[in-house]
Formats: sequence, structure tokens, C-alpha cells
Amino acid sequence: MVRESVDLLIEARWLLPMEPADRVLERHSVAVRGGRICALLPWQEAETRFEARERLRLHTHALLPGLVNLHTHAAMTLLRGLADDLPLMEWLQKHIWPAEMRFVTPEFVYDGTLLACAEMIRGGVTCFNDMYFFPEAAAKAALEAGMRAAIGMIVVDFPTPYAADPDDYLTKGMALRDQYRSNSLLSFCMAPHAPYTVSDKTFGKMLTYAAQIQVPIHVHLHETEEEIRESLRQHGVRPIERLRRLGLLGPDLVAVHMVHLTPEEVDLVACANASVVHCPSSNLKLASGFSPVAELMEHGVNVGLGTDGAASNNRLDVFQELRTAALLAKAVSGRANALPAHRVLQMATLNGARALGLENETGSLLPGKSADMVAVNLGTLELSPCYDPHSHLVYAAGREHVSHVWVQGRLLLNEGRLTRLDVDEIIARATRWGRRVAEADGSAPEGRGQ
Ligand SMILES: CSC[C@H]1O[C@@H](n2cnc3c(O)ncnc32)[C@H](O)[C@@H]1O
Ligand SMILES: [Zn+2]
Repeated sequence: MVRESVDLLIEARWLLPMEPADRVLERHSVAVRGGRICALLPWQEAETRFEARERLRLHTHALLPGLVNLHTHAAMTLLRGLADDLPLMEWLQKHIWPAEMRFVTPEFVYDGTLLACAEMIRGGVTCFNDMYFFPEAAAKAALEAGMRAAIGMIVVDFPTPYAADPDDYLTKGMALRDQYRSNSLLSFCMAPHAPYTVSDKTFGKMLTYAAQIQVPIHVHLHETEEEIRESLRQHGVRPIERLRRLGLLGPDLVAVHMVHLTPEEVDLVACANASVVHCPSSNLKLASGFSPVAELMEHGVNVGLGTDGAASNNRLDVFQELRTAALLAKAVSGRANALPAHRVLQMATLNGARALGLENETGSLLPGKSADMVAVNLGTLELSPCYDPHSHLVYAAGREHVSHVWVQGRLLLNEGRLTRLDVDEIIARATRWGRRVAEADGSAPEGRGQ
């Protein structure tokens, strides 16, 4: 019998395809050809059917789709730890926005995003949904890192070093999207920052553009009680109702945070088929509150997971979000069976891909999809024995157990080592930025050995 040739054959102890959420394939292989998954089959069958150019035996590992970080501001790695222990508006207005006005340039965004990519790849993330200034620099860094990214065409209704006014933001975003239109790793989102920074008129324009080019609309929404109070004062309605009236509440909406929701709002979001991004660590750290995630999911809402930026988390660690989301859902709903491990993993993979309109490309291990995958070693001291790989991935493992990462079949992490990125160079650049920011902030870190 003539064997079919493939580029890569990976034998994994456990394959977790994520479709359906709780499926576990034991002692199965994944065959990859031309950057795509071509088959999932038992080790023995793979052996007889395929002739592999390269093979990998991961006999203590779980292999699953790459994690999707559904909301981040990647370049904020360079502002990590600058202002902690503050509520959202004080954090933004007194610390983060002034620092961004002063330091954010294309170089800052490129260096910060590359640092974020290195951190995320080491943590098993293959795709991130970004919202930040100078998105052209974020796109360049993501491509250099070999990651999949959804780049935000951002707008706020005030001038920043990136753009002068809403039309300027939109023109720049649309030009960037045109430039990368046929790139297989980059997709785009319309990204109005939040209800308190974007006017009705600007939301209207963004909706028109988003419908024209068929991209999701990525926005912070119902993050704090204060946001809702301000909206009631200024617009007479809560932000979700305001967006509904403006026509934004629909299947293309990717609403980040959604912490404070009435039962009627949960119904509205579900009926609209909108997606929600749950960012549990950011919500805890900024004391924003607890999103009713289990309730949203029980109503059929597509909920993904995000880290938010490194200045409000302070890690870009989706493994941490998996565990925190699972534990919080139980405490918030009062039910220990709320959000079982396989469901949380599906949130961080397939649901993220769905929200970005990428579910035919990534988010699960199915023949025909891109080979965006992560291997996690469950054979270590603290993870032995393993009865249930879903359980271990959510409740016991951490990003330190990620061993291999592939995007489009290209190996980005090999036995814990980044294959494309120069870690020392990334650290050196981050340290230089750190010195500049700290000097301006009056807290130069000489005493910390830098
Ligand atoms: C328009 S670029 C993105 C903008 O968002 C800021 N930001 C970071 N984290 C949050 C958050 O949790 N809520 C609202 N805004 C946030 C970031 O600093 C940039 O200014
Ligand atoms: Zn955010």
C-alpha cells in the first residue's frame, strides 16, 4: 500500500479537538499537510496510512487547538505594573492615558507587541484580538512572531498621537486593512473604544464601515457601574440600550467585559447573537465586578476569554484566565457544576474563533482547518497522574507546561523555546522603554538593578 505523504505527524497521548467540547481522543495522531490538519486518527492507523517528512512523539502530552486571547492591548506589556490597585477610571485618566499620550509611538507599539507575542506564544496562545494605537506596528509584530491576530481599527473621539479625529482614525484603520486584505494570518475588527469615549455619530459611522467590509465590532461594554451611571446621565439609557438603538447590537458585536447586566440585558444579548469577552483577572484587579458568565452561556451567548492588557491583569496568561473563569463562575452562580473544564477550554478556543468570524479557520482540531495547535506536557510531577486532561488543563496546569505551539503548521515554540523571536533582544528593548517611562514617572528603577 502506498502511503500518503504529509509534512508533520504528531502522536499525542490525548487529542482534544474541542468539537464537541468534551471529546478526548486517546493515543491519536494529527497529520498536517500544507499548514492544514488533514486527519486525526489512532497512532497505529496513522503509521500505516502516512509517510511523514517529520514526526513528533508527545506521549505524555495533550494536543489541543491554540488558545485565542479574545481581548488584549498587546503593547501595554511596556506599561505593566505602572499603576496598580486602582479602579478603572482613575487608572485610565490619571495614569494610563497620560503615559500613552507621552510614550506611545509606532516603535513603542512594535516593541510592546513583540514582547506580548513572545509571552503569549510561550503560554499557548496562537491568536489574539488586539485594540491599540498604531495598529500597523502591532500587525507588523504579530506577523514577525508568526501569530494570528485580529487587528483593531480603533477610534476614540479625542485626538491622540495616533490620529486627530474620528475620521482620521477610520481612514488610517481602513487603509491598514486594505494593505493586509489578503494576508492569511491577519483579520480586522472595527474597534470603537467604549461608550464613554465614542459619540453616537462616530458609532454610526463605524457601524456603516463594519457592515460594508463585514468585520466584527470590538468594544468595551458595561465594564463598571460608573460607565452605566454616566450613560444614564448623558444619554438617558444604559450603554447596551444605547448601542441597540444605534444598531450595533447584533451578531458582529464582540462586547468586552459585560460585568453589570440585568436579566433583560442577558436576553437582549442572547437574542442579538452577540459575542461576549470575559476578562476575569482584569475585572477582579480593577474591582469592576463579576460577569454573570454561566448565565450568559446558559442563554446561548458565545463567550470567549481575554486577558485585557498587561497593565490591568498583569499577565497575558490565558491559562490563568481559564482557571479563574472556571472558579469564579462557580462562586458567582452558587453552583459547583457551572462552567465545567471542557466548556472553559472551548471558550478559550472555538468560541474565541467564532467571535472573530474565524471558526472555519481555527479554534478546533478538524480536518481542513489551519494547524494552529498547542501541546501541553501533562506528564510532569505536579500533573501526575492524569485522569482527565480537560480537568488538568484548567485546574492544575499552567502556561509553564506548554511545550509546543504551531500556527499554520509552523513551529513557534519547540520544547518551551521560541523558534523565531530573540528573547534577549526583546528584553533589552523592554528594559530601555522601562527606563524612559520610569524616569518620567519619577520612579526610575535603578534600585531594581536596571
Ligand atoms: C483605543 S486603544 C485602547 C485603549 O483602551 C485602554 N484600556 C486598556 N484596558 C482597558 C479597560 O479595561 N477598559 C477600558 N479601556 C482600557 C488602553 O489604555 C487604550 O487607551
Ligand atoms: Zn481592554
